[in-house]
Amino acid sequence: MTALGKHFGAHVALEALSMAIEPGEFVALLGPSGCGKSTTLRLLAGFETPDHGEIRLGDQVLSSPQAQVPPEQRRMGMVFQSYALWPHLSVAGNVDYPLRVQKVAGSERRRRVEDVLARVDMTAMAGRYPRELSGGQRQRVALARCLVSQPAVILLDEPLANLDRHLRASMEDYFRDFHRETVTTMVYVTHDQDEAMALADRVAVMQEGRLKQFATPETLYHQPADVEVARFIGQGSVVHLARAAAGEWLTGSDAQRLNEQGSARAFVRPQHVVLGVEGGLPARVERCIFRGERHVLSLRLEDGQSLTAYSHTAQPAGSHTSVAIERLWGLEEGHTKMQAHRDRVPAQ
Ligand SMILES: Nc1ncnc2c1ncn2[C@@H]1O[C@H](COP(=O)(O)OP(=O)(O)OP(=O)(O)O)[C@@H](O)[C@H]1O
Repeated sequence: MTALGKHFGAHVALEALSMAIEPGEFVALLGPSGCGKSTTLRLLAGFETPDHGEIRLGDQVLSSPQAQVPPEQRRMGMVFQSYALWPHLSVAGNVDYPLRVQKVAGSERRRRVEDVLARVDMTAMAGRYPRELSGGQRQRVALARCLVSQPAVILLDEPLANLDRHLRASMEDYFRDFHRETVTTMVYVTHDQDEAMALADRVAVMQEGRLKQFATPETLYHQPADVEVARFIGQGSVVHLARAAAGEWLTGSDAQRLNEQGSARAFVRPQHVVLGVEGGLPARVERCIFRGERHVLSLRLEDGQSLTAYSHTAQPAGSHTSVAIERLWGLEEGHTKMQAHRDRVPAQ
């Protein structure tokens, strides 16, 4: 898609969004509520018309100011958060429905319905009705109904949002395995960064109708384009320095630069804050929250800056420690400059 724009009345939902998705790629659109993820998906599906810009699938132009290919001719299947199953049709009836609409012959329909039900492990439940299924099973039926039309691209709009945590995890595995086996191009909308990072080959981070960064989960995590992406992807703290740092190792006297507060911002992941370092920066524990495998500490440095750190042991609120920062990611400079400093980053 190129320079895609969409407004609703005075509200700009999307602003010049450009993105190239490779065939067979699993892409997640990630961002807070209202950033334009669903609008992007609906534009791809053809349910909305862009104000400007172009959508292509291979060599075919699907959307341009001159022409709009209707949704049913786009070779895209969509899976909705609400499943959108017909309550009066059985599992098999729901999956068969698009083929009936397309007037596919009876024997061919039966074969394809059986095939996709087997693929989503729902053969045994073919005769059940949606109300007799769990959320995860309904979602698999919705996926089967989408697959039966053999789409080139599958669009998924927060497909796991209505499921409990346990079921989400198993459906995540399911989607991942499904993608690995079929290598279908998938565009997956979510506001959950863990889900996006766990599933996607590349993640498009969106904010207020704009694309902030489109990169692999590893790149987003280690080399966020700016402070918003950094904050959105995993935990961490922004520290202000007198001069910009870029993926640097701050130990001993170097760390004192944190005391020379300035306008240059750098990002610190909690796992790069080392506690109890002799000669480190004095810090006070403000909060210590037990999160199962570790404690998450909110620290306050002497100059008032705050840092998040991890600890294997509980550190009582009010206690004192001294910290060193193993690694900082500079957020003020351009990416090129940051890349140039990468050889100075110690191995993780
Ligand atoms: N049909 C519409 N009419 C008016 N405004 C709309 C319409 N559809 C979306 N919007 C607005 O456009 C913006 C982007 O909406 P969109 O649904 O794409 O966001 P989203 O990132 O998918 O959010 P969520 O995660 O909450 O679904 C929002 O401010 C929304 O209110």
